Amino acid sequence: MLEVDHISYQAQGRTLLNDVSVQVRSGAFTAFMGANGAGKSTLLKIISGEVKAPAGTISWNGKKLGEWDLKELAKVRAILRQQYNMQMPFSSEDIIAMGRYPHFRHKMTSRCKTVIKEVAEYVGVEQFLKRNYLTLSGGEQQRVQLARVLAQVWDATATERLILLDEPVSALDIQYQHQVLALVKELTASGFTIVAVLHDLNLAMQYSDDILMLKKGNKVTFGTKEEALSEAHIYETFGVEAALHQAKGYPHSFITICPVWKRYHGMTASGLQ
Ligand SMILES: Nc1ncnc2c1ncn2[C@@H]1O[C@H](COP(=O)(O)OP(=O)(O)OP(=O)(O)O)[C@@H](O)[C@H]1O
Repeated sequence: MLEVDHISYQAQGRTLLNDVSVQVRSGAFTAFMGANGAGKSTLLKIISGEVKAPAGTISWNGKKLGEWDLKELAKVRAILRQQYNMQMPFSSEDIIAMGRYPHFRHKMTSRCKTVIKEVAEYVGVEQFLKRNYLTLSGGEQQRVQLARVLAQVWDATATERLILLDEPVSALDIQYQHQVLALVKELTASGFTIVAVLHDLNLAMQYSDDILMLKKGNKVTFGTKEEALSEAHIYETFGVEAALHQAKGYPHSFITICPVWKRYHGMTASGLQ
């Protein structure tokens, strides 16, 4: 289990996170949601250890972050950041190989080479392995980075693996948004614990298990996606009126946002149902 225990964080006199606690279930896909600037990336950076919170603790599988040997932690926990500013003309294979750095000393092992191939095939980027990473489209680069993340934790036992994804589908077209999230969801079936920052309410409803909603650094709610994505929580978190719709044959509901112009014409969100 990933435990976020009473995390608070300030920067430049502003409170970015205020006493946030959640217990992320192992083997679940948990989405962090909230408006721009709500504190989602900051919380993810604190969970990854990139940023140190002055108050509160983060524990993974019963051990506080500070107690982990960093090399061991790197073999079980990997992070996909929001942006990568690459300048060097590395091949995609080189980028994925970076995920294997915690696993070898001087020379890549044959196991590393096998893993690179496996994850590239798994994410569907094997055709880019020899390509200069800088020549890939934004979406292709994002998928190569996802393969790098998987390469890092590929050898860990199922229940040890924690993957943190900051907006993993932000640069992807609609087909790849679904492909990548379906793949991420599939990973949970083999024991991976996934925490991902997502913006799209319907993608979160379709693929995540649990959702943390943040507003201005405060927890609005944390629970199953059905509990979290209520019309009241969506209004409280984003300030927009939403309506939930059930579609025949689908296991989850769909969310539509009531556009402002409809309200001018006397139509409310529930009026759309
Ligand atoms: N080092 C810092 N100093 C001052 N303010 C910061 C710092 N880091 C982040 N912030 C501010 O903290 C707030 C939360 O940032 P964060 O990146 O966590 O938001 P977010 O919820 O991930 O937003 P987005 O959806 O736009 O990516 C933002 O207003 C940001 O400008």
